Amino acid sequence: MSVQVKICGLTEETGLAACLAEQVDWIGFVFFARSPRYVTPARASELADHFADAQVRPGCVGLFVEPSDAEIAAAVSAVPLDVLQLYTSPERAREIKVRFGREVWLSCPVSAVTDLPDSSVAERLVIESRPPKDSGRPGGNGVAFPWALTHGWTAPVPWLLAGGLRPDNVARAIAESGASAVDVSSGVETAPGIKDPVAVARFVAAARQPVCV
Ligand SMILES: O=C(O)c1ccccc1N[C@@H]1O[C@H](COP(=O)(O)O)[C@@H](O)[C@H]1O
Repeated sequence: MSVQVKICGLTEETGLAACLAEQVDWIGFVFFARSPRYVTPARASELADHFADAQVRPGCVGLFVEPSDAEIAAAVSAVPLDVLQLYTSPERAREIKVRFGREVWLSCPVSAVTDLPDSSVAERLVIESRPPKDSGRPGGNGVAFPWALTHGWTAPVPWLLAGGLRPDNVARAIAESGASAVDVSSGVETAPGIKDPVAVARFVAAARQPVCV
């Protein structure tokens, strides 16, 4: 089965069109106001209208950082979100899952094998690098972790590899980590939130045809 791809942090039509053309598995909207990729629910709704009538459409992921219920409610009432991707504790993720009845993905920052969980309240985990100290946001920093950390890990649920992926390193990242799904934001951009259609196409092609190492 080919590796699944999520492109995160869409803010404008050209990037979205590239994702639709490449038939990516998921696109993500960032509902975290301190991100340069932040979109309001109204803007995400406008963008999602472009694939509302499509027969085959990507899964629509809303990304939240320590959200209040009100923030999530505003997003899910405006945007057809299939998945809530959360940066929060497992306890809060469980609460959100029950309250909103949506698929939940939980971010899991790692820097050592011991950080890899053996259980999960979420349907998927996003295994990613820890943010630099001065970043101001927990993801979208273009920083990778040593991919071999996850090699041979028995994951409790399906997972995505994220952090510092680019068209020129994603095949190696998949081979070294054993990931079957990948998530990228800054590695396919010309500026934060502005996806480069050529980079999106190169990333998807490389992810779906990984090399062996
Ligand atoms: O993209 C953001 O601005 C962002 C903000 C807050 C939390 C997460 C964010 N992005 C996610 O971070 C990872 C890796 O991003 P990158 O490829 O290294 O730029 C990915 O899951 C994004 O969805």
